[in-house]
Amino acid sequence: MADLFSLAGMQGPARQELADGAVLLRGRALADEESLLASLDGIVAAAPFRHMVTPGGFTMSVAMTSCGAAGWVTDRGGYRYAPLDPLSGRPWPPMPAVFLKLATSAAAEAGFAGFMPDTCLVNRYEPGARMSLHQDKDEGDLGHPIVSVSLGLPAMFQFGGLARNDKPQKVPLEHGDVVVWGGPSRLAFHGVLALKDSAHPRLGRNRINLTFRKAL
Ligand SMILES: O=C(O)CCC(=O)C(=O)O
Ligand SMILES: [Fe+2]
Repeated sequence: MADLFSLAGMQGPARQELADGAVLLRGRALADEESLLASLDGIVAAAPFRHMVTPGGFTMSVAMTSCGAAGWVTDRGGYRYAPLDPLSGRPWPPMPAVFLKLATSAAAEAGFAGFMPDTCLVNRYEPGARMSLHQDKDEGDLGHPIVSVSLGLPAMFQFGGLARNDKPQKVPLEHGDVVVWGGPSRLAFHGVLALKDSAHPRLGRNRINLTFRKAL
C-alpha cells in the first residue's frame, strides 16, 4: 500500500519540523528539477563559480556565484552583498522565475507567506568541501526567512541552536530537499559536513545548494 513514506522514497515524512521556525520539506524541488538545472546553467555561464577568500585569508572550499539584485561576496575586506559581480564588473544574472516561484512557495508552506528574496547564493560542493557552523546575518532585515535548496550529491546538514556551542542536529539532505528557517530560528547556527565522494545521475560529483535571502 502506498503510504506517505513510500511516496517520499522511504526517506521519512515529507515535512519535518527541525525547530521552532525551521522546516525541512523533503523532495519539494523535484517537480522543478529540469527547469532549475537549465536556469542554473545560464547563471553559471554568465557568472562562473569562484572560490572566494574569507576576511581571515582562508580560501573557501565551496565555490560560489549568485543571481538577483545583489550577490554575497567575501574578500579580505569582509562579508557583504554586492550589486555587481566583482569578477565581471557587471550586475549578477537576474533571478530566474522558477527560482523565485520555488522559494516563495516553499517559504509560504513553511509559514512565511510574502517572502520575496532579492538574492540567491549558489554554492557548489565537490567531494571534501564543507561549510563550518555559522549564522547568516549579513542581511539588512533578519525578519525574512532563508530558503535553502539542495541538488545533486547528498550532504549532512548541521542545524544547531542560537549559541555556537549548542549541539547541532544532523540532517541528511538529498537532491530536491528544501530547508526553510526564519522567525525564532533565523539566527540558528548551521553548516555542512565534508561532502562524501560519489556520483549523482544529473550533477556528477557535485552538490549544488541554492540559498535564497532578502538581502537589501
Ligand atoms: O549548503 C548548504 O546547505 C548551506 C549553505 C549555507 O549555509 C550558506 O550559504 O550560508
Ligand atoms: Fe548559511
